Amino acid sequence: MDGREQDEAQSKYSFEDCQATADWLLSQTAVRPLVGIVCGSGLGGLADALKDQVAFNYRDIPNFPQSTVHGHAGRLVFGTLKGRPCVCMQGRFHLYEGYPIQKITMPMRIFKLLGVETVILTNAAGGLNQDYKVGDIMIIKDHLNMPGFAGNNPLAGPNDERHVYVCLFRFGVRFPCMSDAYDRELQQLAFDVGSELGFSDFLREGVYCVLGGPSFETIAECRMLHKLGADAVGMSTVHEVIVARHCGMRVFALSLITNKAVMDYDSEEKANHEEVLQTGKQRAEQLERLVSTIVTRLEHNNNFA
Ligand SMILES: O=P(O)(O)O[C@H]1O[C@H](CO)[C@@H](O)[C@H]1O
Ligand SMILES: Nc1nc2[nH]cnc2c(=O)[nH]1
Repeated sequence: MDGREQDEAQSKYSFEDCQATADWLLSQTAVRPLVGIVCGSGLGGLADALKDQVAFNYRDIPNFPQSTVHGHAGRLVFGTLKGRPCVCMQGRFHLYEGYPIQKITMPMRIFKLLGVETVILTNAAGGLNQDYKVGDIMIIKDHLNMPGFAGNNPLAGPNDERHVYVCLFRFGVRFPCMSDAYDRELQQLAFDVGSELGFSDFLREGVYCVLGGPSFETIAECRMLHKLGADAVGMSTVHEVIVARHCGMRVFALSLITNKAVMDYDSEEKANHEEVLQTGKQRAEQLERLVSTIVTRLEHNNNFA
């Protein structure tokens, strides 16, 4: 995008648009969520764990993008998890759907305006780390932002400083730090909860790499990403993390390793979305228990219970 296109993209998803969407949602439900959850491909069942649900189809929410990918239902679900007020995106947006990067990350700013303090993101990813097995859950400790290297960052464009003055908070500073993107206490909490639930055998930690997609990687690309330090590869999450951190929310993210990245020219394996969704189904219950138990250990203002 050139400068003019970036300005246009930014102005289409402005603070006022986000505020209008948040106000509309707040007028439709009494739930005041402190936790925001994003469901990855085939992982939308997480939202079903919410009690006293108030759900909106994305098409009915002002300014909201539409889900176009199989395995992403396209519903925003409000409710409670063991009494904790939550909002859950049953379906996210990806660069390859053709949306500007500001649009796919707009829900993070809406989360912030709804009062969310902690964001929990899930995704389906290909395993690059040779020790990983299909069905492993990787707690994300860091990321490689490949579209970002090419200048496609959700924070590119004007950083509207008016937010400092018109709100009690602002979306964020021009140059946000990313070395603390993934909250270390929440990572430890996830390991503790995973161990209590008996999940240690399939719980890992690692580095997630985002690519633009929608084509899966070549063998040479997988080898390169692995050499660069990535343990898993996908097409989402990182843009949302950047925007969530920019506006000061705490972030926890995990990848379900739905398939092994093909690293070998003798391999007969081929990455495909059906396998991704199938693995999601197989681990759905454990993933839901892990996330909901983590949520129940969060206190308001991001303290732990
Ligand atoms: O990252 P999520 O939304 O889980 O989806 C992942 O699964 C799809 C590929 O099967 C891609 O969209 C990839 O990013
Ligand atoms: N880019 C990418 N995304 C995925 N999502 C689930 N599996 C994969 C994969 O192997 N590669």
